[in-house]
Amino acid sequence: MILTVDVGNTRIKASVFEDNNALENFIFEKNELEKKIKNILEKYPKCSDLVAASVGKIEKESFFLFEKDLKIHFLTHEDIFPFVNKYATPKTLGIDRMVLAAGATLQFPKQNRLVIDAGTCITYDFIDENDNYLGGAISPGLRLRYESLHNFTAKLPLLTLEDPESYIGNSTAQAIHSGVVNGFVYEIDGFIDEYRAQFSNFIIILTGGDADFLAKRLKNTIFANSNFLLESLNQTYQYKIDND
Ligand SMILES: Nc1ncnc2c1ncn2[C@@H]1O[C@H](COP(=O)(O)OP(=O)(O)OP(=O)(O)O)[C@@H](O)[C@H]1O
Ligand SMILES: CC(C)(CO)[C@@H](O)C(=O)NCCC(=O)O
Ligand SMILES: [K+]
Repeated sequence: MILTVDVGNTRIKASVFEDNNALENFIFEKNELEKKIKNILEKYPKCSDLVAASVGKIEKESFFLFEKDLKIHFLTHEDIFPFVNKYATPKTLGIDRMVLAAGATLQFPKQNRLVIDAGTCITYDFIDENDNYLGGAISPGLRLRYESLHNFTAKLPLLTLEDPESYIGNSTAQAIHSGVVNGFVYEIDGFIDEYRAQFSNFIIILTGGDADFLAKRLKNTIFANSNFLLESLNQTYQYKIDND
């Protein structure tokens, strides 16, 4: 069994895999890390490896406390990935984006793939049918948009996610919900249309904390897989073991 851990910008997500099946998923805060990992390992003592990818601020030492129980591996840019990285600054490409691109490459061979991760940030990653990672985009995620409007103005309240009544918001609250939610949806539909204009065929993988919310509201029909990053982490690790 393999314990995969995704340290995001906001939260931590983990999943226990037996072969390619996720047995159980966990979401927790950064300050709960040690306690939660301990609980998971008590529940699944057959975990032989822990593989982690982190874009967040985290003490790696917290993981190495468990070194006596299982093998710990932190993915880095030095690991082996199944695509050719064409990013002009490959060393600064987020490790989460590298893992998503690896998962897309391994799960959907020989086709163009667009991965959209709607988390703290929205990231877009495109890997072509020849397994070249081309790049994509980074923009603020849903919650970040609500928070930024409040944090960087004097008058705008901090609202929680709500479906706008119309694109013509007729109050401060409705104007914010329209700007944030419609802006988010229009952005993603717009990007997908742009990729369609250039690439006749590609599959779209939608993941991240807002994936389910988003999938229902897009003009383009896409199925969400909120576990895609953890699945990809498991596959990237298998790939590393097979090819090292
Ligand atoms: N309890 C929660 N805390 C934070 N975000 C939440 C929560 N529940 C739902 N969300 C939604 O999930 C989004 C954040 O996604 P996610 O949880 O994937 O981010 P993350 O843990 O920071 O990971 P990453 O850095 O990989 O994006 C927010 O925009 C928010 O709308
Ligand atoms: C964009 C985020 C914050 C998304 O989690 C992460 O992938 C990251 O820190 N990336 C580094 C910059 C880049 O990917 O080019
Ligand atoms: K993200």
